[in-house]
Amino acid sequence: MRFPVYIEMEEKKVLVFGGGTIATRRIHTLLPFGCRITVIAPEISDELRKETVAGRLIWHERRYQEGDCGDADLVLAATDLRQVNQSIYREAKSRQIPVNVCDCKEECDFYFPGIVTEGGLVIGVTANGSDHRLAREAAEKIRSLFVPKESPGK
Ligand SMILES: C[C@@]1(CC(=O)O)C2=NC(=C\c3[nH]c(c(CCC(=O)O)c3CC(=O)O)Cc3[nH]c(c(CC(=O)O)c3CCC(=O)O)/C=C3\N/C(=C\2)[C@@H](CCC(=O)O)[C@]3(C)CC(=O)O)/[C@H]1CCC(=O)O
Ligand SMILES: NC(=O)c1ccc[n+]([C@@H]2O[C@H](COP(=O)([O-])OP(=O)(O)OC[C@H]3O[C@@H](n4cnc5c(N)ncnc54)[C@H](O)[C@@H]3O)[C@@H](O)[C@H]2O)c1
Repeated sequence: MRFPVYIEMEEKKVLVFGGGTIATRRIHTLLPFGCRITVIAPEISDELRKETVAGRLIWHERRYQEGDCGDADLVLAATDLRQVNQSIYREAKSRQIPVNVCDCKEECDFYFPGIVTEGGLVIGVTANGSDHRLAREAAEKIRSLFVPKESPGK
């Protein structure tokens, strides 16, 4: 079972490989926490292009190369290629940088939780890697608890 740890993300260097569906979802989750995000990918989603134009992240338009992990504080491997994700995993491990690998839970130093931020609370939900749908549904149920009640007379 994994233990939830709430770490300071302000000014941390987060390096994301891949700019597709999963990277986009995770970057949107991370941005409000104040970290500095760099994306390395030959292609990125339109949403990430907007964040790049707005100066909220840096994009290097190319494929992963050995040595990229450099001085990152946290690495997310989110490409759609197993071999590439595994190479990123190996490099991050050799540099002792905590790494998340989106297509292989065994290679994750940390899991990405479903996150709910409401009313001063930060709630992270995990199913310990055993049921991604359950984690998503639980996070949605928790979010629904915070939907403002309709004011009387409406
Ligand atoms: C919580 C959430 C956060 C987020 O991603 O933001 C999250 N997965 C979510 C959804 C989701 N993920 C997948 C589906 C399709 C399922 C289906 O179709 O059956 C759906 C459902 C959907 O998208 O609806 C596929 C999938 N996921 C992983 C693998 C690889 C593997 O298991 O080895 C594969 C197979 C890939 C493939 O087949 O190639 C791995 C992981 N996914 C995790 C987190 C980590 C802990 C999970 C846990 O707590 O159990 C973990 C272990 C590691 C990590 O990546 O951190 C987010 C919901 C949040 C929200 O919506 O609020
Ligand atoms: N953990 C999860 O919650 C979860 C959920 C669904 C899928 N997945 C897994 O995530 C992986 C990615 O899914 P997706 O939907 O984001 O894919 P996608 O096709 O939308 O995006 C892939 C991204 O990887 C980039 N890329 C390809 N080769 C690269 C390289 N050599 N270096 C850097 N970037 C490179 C592409 O340019 C693109 O931006 C899938 O393989 C799937 O197995 C994980």
